[in-house]
Amino acid sequence: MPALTISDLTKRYETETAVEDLSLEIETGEVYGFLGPNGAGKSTTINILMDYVRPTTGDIQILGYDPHDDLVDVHQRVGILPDRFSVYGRLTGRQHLEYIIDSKGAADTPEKLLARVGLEGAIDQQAGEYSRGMQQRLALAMALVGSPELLILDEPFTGLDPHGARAIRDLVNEENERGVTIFFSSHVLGQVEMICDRIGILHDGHLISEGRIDELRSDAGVEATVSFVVSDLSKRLVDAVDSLDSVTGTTTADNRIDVQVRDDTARIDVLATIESAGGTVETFSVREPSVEEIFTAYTGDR
Ligand SMILES: Nc1ncnc2c1ncn2[C@@H]1O[C@H](COP(=O)(O)OP(=O)(O)OP(=O)(O)O)[C@@H](O)[C@H]1O
Repeated sequence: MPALTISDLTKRYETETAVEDLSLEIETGEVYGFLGPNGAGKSTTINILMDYVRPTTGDIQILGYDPHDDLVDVHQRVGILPDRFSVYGRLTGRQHLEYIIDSKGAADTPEKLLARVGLEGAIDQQAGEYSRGMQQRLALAMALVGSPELLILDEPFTGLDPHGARAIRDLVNEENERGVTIFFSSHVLGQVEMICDRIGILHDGHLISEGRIDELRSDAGVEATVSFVVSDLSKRLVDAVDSLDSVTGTTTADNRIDVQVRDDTARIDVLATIESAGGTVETFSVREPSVEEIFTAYTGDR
């Protein structure tokens, strides 16, 4: 059974269609990154999943439950980090957790949960005094109450410094290792690549692309660059590399040639061509296109 199924989901506001005809399926144990620029419809989708907002049309199944009809079951089994989470300023971190532990009837302790997000030292401090990043960690600890089977995290990296982002990535990995499915939205693309099995790209309410990062790289037509340091780099050699079908461009600097290649096999062709044109490859390195480049390729001209 998939952990999450969204079928033909549309949400219209009076003048705005936030999400249109969205369908996606997430398998149990997957880490799925739901990417899109601001206003793409990510939060609307997540709010519908948690029944905070009603869809105009469409169906949702979360762990086999309908979030509207079986709200208690869904909230019991799912941990949610909402968008623009705000704390109760006068309550301490401990009190925030006690509240959720009580309402879920969970056996967790605030100490353990706050230690997992690195907030054990601030457990009895009022959350109003927490920094934005600390509040985000508190929210994540709240999402972990009751050992949920599915974590839904809306923009978990917002407001975090690199250390905080790292802590969230580690937590996602730990939870995933114990079999938890993770669905998270983000426009902080650098973080996504490190933790996702699959990504979906949402743009103007439409899912415009979906797949593993390596699949999206090749579909987007953004190429890897292979840099070769070559002794005896000649014009003849560069021309020979340039004329290969699998090569889309070259640039040179000193004794280095940077080659944009269409696919993995092209690297072998380039290597053979350099050697047969009289060059000796001293070193080479590969730079894969980043998630940013893929994302821009999909959303840039739309
Ligand atoms: N309550 C509402 N009433 C009217 N329009 C809304 C409402 N909520 C969202 N929208 C509109 O729906 C669209 C999608 O918004 P949504 O917040 O879901 O996007 P998002 O991808 O989460 O963006 P962000 O990262 O900025 O939160 C936007 O154009 C937004 O203005």
